[in-house]
Parts: sequence; structure tokens; C-alpha cells
Amino acid sequence: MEIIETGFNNLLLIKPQVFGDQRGYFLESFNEKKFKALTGLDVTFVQDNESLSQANVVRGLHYQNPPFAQDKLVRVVNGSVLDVVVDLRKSEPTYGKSYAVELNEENKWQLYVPKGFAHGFATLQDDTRFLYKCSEFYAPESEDCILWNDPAFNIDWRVSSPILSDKDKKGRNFEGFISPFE
Ligand SMILES: Cc1cn([C@H]2C[C@H](O)[C@@H](COP(=O)(O)OP(=O)(O)O[C@H]3O[C@H](C)C(=O)[C@H](O)[C@H]3O)O2)c(=O)[nH]c1=O
Repeated sequence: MEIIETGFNNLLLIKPQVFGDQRGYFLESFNEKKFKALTGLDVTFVQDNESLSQANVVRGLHYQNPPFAQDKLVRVVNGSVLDVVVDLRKSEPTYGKSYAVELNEENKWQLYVPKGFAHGFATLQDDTRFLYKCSEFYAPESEDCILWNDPAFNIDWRVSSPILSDKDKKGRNFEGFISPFE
């Protein structure tokens, strides 16, 4: 397992060790002991989620407000996404900055997204299956959404006229946004 710094505090790209042989491959998708030893982060995940999307879907940019904010460990087991986060932590020099990385079934990379980020992804292939671990339970009353294509971020999602949920179509603008995250 290799940890790659992203330039954003505690936002970590994780490259798992893949054991290939004539049958296929094996990897540990999560190992609490190794995760804590390599990242120095004491995170307890309590909920696993999975979504399936066709190509040209955008889900995001979502977060849960404190005290229900979630750390997430996200990965793709089928297909490909451009995974995108925006730093909402007011004390960070990367506040308001976005980070994007392609996660797919070939690279098997994971992204650890700490509390304080809005998170989303665009699907680059049909039948994209997205799995992620959360450190806090789903709390719909605490959910919030920032407009996926807010001009403040100038994100190249690598999709055009994507399929969005009604909720995501009504994401808030970042202009005038007051972050709940220190
Ligand atoms: C997130 C969630 C949703 N649901 C139910 C609520 C809806 O009836 C249905 C679809 O929910 P939603 O449209 O919010 O799903 P996504 O758009 O994939 O939301 C996720 O997308 C981005 C990428 C994220 O990072 C968040 O974890 C999460 O907000 O699943 C649950 O029952 N539990 C849950 O934890």
C-alpha cells in the first residue's frame, strides 16, 4: 500500500498492493492497522456505500454538515470516474481549491477524503460501480450540495451535459458560501 500526498492536508491518494497471478488478482481494499500505520490517521469507518452509474453522470458536490461530517475512502471496482473534491476547510491554504484524479478498475487507486471536503465524481464509462467507506452514518438532514459546475472551481469534469439528480441541479453557489468547516 503506497500513500501519495496531494498537496491538500490529509487528502491522500492510496495505491493498494495488487497480487496478480494466473487466476486474476487479490488486494486488501482496506486494512485498519496498515491504514493507521501509514497515514497516522485514527479513522473508524461505520458505513459502506455503493453506487452504479452509466457514463456521463455527475454525482456531487456533496458533504454532510457537522456534527455528521464524513471522512470517506472511495474507490472504483468497475468502470472509471473522475473523482473531484473541493476543500471547504477555512483554515487551509487550499480552501476553495479543487483536486481531481481518475479512479478506475485498472489503477485500483483509492482516495481518502477527510471531513471538510465536498465530494463528487463524473463517470467516464458505463456500468461504473463506486464503493466508499464513511466515518459517519448517513444523515440526510445534514446533507448539503455545492453546484458541480460552479465557475469558482473551473473543474474540467471530462463530461458534457451530464445526467444529474434534481438535488444536484440545485446545488448552492460557492459565491457567498460560508463554510461550516474550520
Ligand atoms: C448517500 C446515501 C443515500 N441514501 C439514499 C438516499 C436516496 O434515496 C438514494 C440516493 O441518494 P443520493 O442521490 O444522495 O446518492 P448520491 O448522489 O450518490 O450521493 C452520494 O454522492 C456523493 C458522490 C457522495 O460523496 C456522497 O456520499 C453521497 O451524497 O440513496 C442512503 O440511504 N444512504 C446514504 O448514505
